[in-house]
Amino acid sequence: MINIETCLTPEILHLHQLEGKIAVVTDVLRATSCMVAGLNAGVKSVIPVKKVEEALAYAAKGYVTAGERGGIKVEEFTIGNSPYEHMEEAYHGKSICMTTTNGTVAIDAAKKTADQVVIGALLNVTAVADYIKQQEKDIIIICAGWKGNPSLEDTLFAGALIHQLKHRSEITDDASYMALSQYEASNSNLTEVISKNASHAKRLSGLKAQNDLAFCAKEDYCDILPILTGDEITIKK
Ligand SMILES: O=C(O)[C@H](CS(=O)(=O)O)OP(=O)(O)O
Repeated sequence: MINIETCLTPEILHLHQLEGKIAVVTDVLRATSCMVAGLNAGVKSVIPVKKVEEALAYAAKGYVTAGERGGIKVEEFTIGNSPYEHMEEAYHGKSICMTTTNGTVAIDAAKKTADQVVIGALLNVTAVADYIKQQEKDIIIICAGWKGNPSLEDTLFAGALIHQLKHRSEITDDASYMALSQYEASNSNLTEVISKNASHAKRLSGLKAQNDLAFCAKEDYCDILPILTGDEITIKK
């Protein structure tokens, strides 16, 4: 039996023990969806960093840089935080150094102690579930949330993953049960549920990025498993 727990925001990650576990980090809107979409399209690797200055140091070495602050592309960066940008042909075969408000912060927190860090999004949820089934290791789903708050879309990802694992796992905390209930109540109408209820939908609407939401809410757009090795996220072969 796999033990599953869910951390709804990195702010309370210190309450969880990550040693020996697979951490599945998700930021459906939009960081991990960008990573999954870009890698699936042909990006070679993604290097997540916490600070803009770190990304600029990579830029000075010739790397493509991506990400945002306040939802808007950092001026000096090559691209922002839309999955459509990350899929562009110009970046196929390239490594992208990325920093975002929530997603890359969550990855940074996870990598310090987790056994493995896997990148999850609704876009690749079944690939993540299949990998966890093979590994037979306890998992913690870490939701990036928004500026310390839980977010509906990341909680739905946690629920979607737990839904696929529930017959071979033990749910060990209330957050996992809440995520599963929320997902099962959504009846697979994720685009509608997120668009109507998530605070991030309003923010994306303000940024004229509603297309990003519709894309990121697609379950199983692809079947890749991005995994962090050292400082780099690549597709597990
Ligand atoms: O670009 C996004 O969707 C957000 C930006 S903000 O926190 O809403 O300003 O970043 P992410 O780290 O991908 O959640």
